[in-house]
Amino acid sequence: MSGTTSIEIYDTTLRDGTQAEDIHLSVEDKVRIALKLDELGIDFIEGGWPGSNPKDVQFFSEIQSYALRHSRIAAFGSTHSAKTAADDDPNLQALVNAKAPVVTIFGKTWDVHVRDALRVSLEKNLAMIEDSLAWLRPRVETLFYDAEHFFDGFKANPDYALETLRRAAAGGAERLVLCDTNGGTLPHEVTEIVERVRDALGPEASLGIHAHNDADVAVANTLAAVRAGAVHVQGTMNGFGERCGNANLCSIIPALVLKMGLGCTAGERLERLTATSRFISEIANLPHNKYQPYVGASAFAHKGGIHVSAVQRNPETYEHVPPERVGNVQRILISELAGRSNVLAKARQFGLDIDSQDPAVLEIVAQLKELEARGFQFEGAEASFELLMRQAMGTRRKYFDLMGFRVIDHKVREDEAPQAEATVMVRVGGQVEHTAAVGDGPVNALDNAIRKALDTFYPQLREVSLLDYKVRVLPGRPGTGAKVRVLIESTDGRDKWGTVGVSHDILEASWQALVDGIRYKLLKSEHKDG
Ligand SMILES: CC(=O)SCCNC(=O)CCNC(=O)[C@H](O)C(C)(C)COP(=O)(O)OP(=O)(O)OC[C@H]1O[C@@H](n2cnc3c(N)ncnc32)[C@H](O)[C@@H]1OP(=O)(O)O
Ligand SMILES: CC(=O)C(=O)O
Repeated sequence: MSGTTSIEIYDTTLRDGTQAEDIHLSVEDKVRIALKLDELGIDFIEGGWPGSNPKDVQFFSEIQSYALRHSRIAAFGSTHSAKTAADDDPNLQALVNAKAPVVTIFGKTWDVHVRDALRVSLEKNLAMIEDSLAWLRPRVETLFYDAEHFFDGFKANPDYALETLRRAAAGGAERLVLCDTNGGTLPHEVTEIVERVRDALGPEASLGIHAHNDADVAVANTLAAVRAGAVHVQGTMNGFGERCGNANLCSIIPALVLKMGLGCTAGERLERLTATSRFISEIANLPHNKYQPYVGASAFAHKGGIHVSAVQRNPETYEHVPPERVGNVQRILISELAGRSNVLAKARQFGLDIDSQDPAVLEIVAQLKELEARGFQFEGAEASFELLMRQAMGTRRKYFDLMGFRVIDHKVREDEAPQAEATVMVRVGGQVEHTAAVGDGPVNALDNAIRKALDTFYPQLREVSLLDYKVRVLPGRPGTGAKVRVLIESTDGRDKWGTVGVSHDILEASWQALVDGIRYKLLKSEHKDG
């Protein structure tokens, strides 16, 4: 295979991706995703099934008003119904009405499906495939055929499976896309079957692959098919799709380009991959999978001290590709598995000037391990870790001292919500401030009271709001006597930062995390002003 071989990338996030549980996209969502995929350089974007629902019809209508730079939109559907001729089939008519430059239809390969799902004869199915494509051929610019269940069909009856492809080609299909619809085929089987198809159909057959991930090998199957001669790859962003999902284009595209020496337009804009992947999760309203290869937040996150030491000397030691090639970044994590290298890397990230031989480095490592053993966790609480580092280095300001707090949760009737009130006493410089505040629950009351107490001294705290508050019960003592870890995410509208607190008392744990959040903001303001 030459280094310049180009592979067509066909994205079906908007069609097969929406067949995933929990994924629902509005027309506006679909348009926004299509525009992003176009920016990435995806060759074909399958927008939906116009014969299925009005929303998909509307998508095909709306997308016509956008001038896409590179991508071509594909409409998806099936061969005509067994009960109608192609000429009278509303599904085929809807595909033409969609006015998409590309139409892809799927047909049955597996005799089990022909018998039990379609309930027609094998010959009738062949006629449905050829007639549907032949009917569409003069009416659309580009025509592809998805051979549903191709691998299962081939294993059961290779001659019949091959005949379905011949009839699709006779009908005018430009690509014959071999689908592993049930996702149970393994890579060595894909290699063998694609090679046999190529031998049987000859070099003029242009083959594609569409793999599902039920055996967790959809990406491997796709790459195996490409090695065996497929030139067209179907998949979805983030692997979204029916059941366990589709082949993940976020892994396939970099593998083709960075590892197999192949070309594709999206490969020329690979540095957009991570942002596109995260954007699509956001629009789908799903958390982005941090463990996703190439594009996940953890894909280049180093935790073990040995790893961190080595990647700083040479990133290749623990990174299979440079993260920036796919628009991702290297991250160094802080945990009980850290060594001096993690601490020094974090110091650089925080802009702290600390020498590798400074005894404070070892003190920080020791404190980190001790605190993690007590239940603290700093991976999501880097602001607390920066404060800890500054304390060890002797450069931390406290800004205020707590003289005490008291929280009252007052419930007077069984059918009424309790009322929470907190009082806080703090000293700022020589001044003592004593304030009270109510809140929606005791933690909120405490948060309100401390902000109120500090308001005249540090008005910049008005910019701060809490984005997230998480409580995790830690293993150890059972039941309500267990320790809890509170993680708080705060923002001032520009930056976000995480802080942590641990205690047997949920209010004390919350207090620690809240106060770290406040002190971090004050530190940030001081540095900005300074
Ligand atoms: C492998 C894949 O992912 S294919 C894509 C699957 N995606 C979807 O199904 C989502 C969109 N689907 C839909 O909106 C609906 O299923 C529709 C509009 C397509 C069809 O709806 P309905 O007519 O109510 O049928 P239903 O959903 O029960 O599907 C079964 C029908 O499809 C027919 N069918 C299935 N595959 C094919 C095919 N390749 N060619 C022709 N007909 C087919 C079956 O024979 C059956 O028809 P019958 O009841 O007349 O025997
Ligand atoms: C066409 C398709 O989505 C499949 O066979 O899985």
